[in-house]
Amino acid sequence: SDNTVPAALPPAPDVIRAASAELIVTDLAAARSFYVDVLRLVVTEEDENAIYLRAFEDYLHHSLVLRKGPVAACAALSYRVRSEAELDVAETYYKALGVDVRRLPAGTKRGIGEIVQVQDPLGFPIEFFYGAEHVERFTQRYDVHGAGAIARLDHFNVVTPDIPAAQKYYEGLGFKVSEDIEDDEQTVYAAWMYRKSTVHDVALTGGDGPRMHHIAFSTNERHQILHICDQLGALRRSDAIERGPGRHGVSNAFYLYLRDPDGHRIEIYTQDYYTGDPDNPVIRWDVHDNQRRDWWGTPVVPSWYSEASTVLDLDGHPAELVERKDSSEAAVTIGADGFSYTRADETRSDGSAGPGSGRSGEVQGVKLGHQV
Ligand SMILES: O=C1C=CC(S(=O)(=O)O)=CC1(O)O
Ligand SMILES: [Ca+2]
Ligand SMILES: [Fe+2]
Repeated sequence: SDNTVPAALPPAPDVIRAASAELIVTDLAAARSFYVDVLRLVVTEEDENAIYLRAFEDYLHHSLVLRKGPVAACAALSYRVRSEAELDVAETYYKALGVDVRRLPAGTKRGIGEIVQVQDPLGFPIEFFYGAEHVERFTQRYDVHGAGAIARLDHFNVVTPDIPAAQKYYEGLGFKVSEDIEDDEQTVYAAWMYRKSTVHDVALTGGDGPRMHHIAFSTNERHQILHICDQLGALRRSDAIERGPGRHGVSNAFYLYLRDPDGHRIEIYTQDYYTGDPDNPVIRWDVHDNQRRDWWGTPVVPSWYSEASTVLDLDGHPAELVERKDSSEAAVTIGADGFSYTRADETRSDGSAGPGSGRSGEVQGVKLGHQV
């Protein structure tokens, strides 16, 4: 089929928010121990092949499905649309884009109504749904929350080679950019885009893709994130902590990145900011600013840049990877941020004079990391 974007596309579906994800796990019991015993997500339903989980403020059937399978992968990223009628709009839109589009009857996925499933132009398995079974919302069930209570699913982060092209595709879906990371040669390394009024429903991370970088759940307060760290220490599972806790530059959220037993990355995230007004200002970060990914200048561990989950096509086969052609962020910042600059007006991490540094040669304002 002809994959060039036709001149006049039909209307795009009205996406409300990132709503749920489906992860293939190779050991369902080990995954259950991580997501239920440690993270205390609520089991809505489960059988020998799959577990349907939700966070405390979710009232739809689930926001995460763990499905047993031979190879760890991401099988679906699901967006909720504003009404059932938007499913026809989604089907027409994606057929016009010339990609694989399928319609799954209600109940194909437990607790969810009819689904339009696509392998989008970036190669990701995306689902659109509206209908879903309502279940008890545990917002004030403080008797079961525990100290690390996770409130809701917040966003997806996906790895894709061409950020401007991915941004254009998501703008076509009505998403807007809140922040991005670029350099003075106009290379774009990452972008954050939203439909709901927070920093993002989807983050685009430059790299070989399609791969799923992480699924993020949010807590309402920072102390819940700190409890999860302390709890993992007490369980002698500190190896599940990949990056953080810390304060993001982009999004200003307090964060923690965990790796589940299959290596899927889960972010726990809290307190980003409101983006709902039409003139919400876009924040653009310089790739050499080592406060962009961690506001305190803490280096980013190399695995955070290099590792991500395989995604499946609609037949369950690993999607073919496309190599990133633009420069890689980890490379241009000399390892993983330990040697970038902390003040824009001083010398760059590669020794070149930063804007207005007035100094050449000596590298000023660099927080010496030891990640290379
Ligand atoms: O959700 C996010 C918000 C900010 C960041 S960054 O590390 O601050 O760029 C990463 C992230 O995409 O996971
Ligand atoms: Ca660096
Ligand atoms: Fe994130």
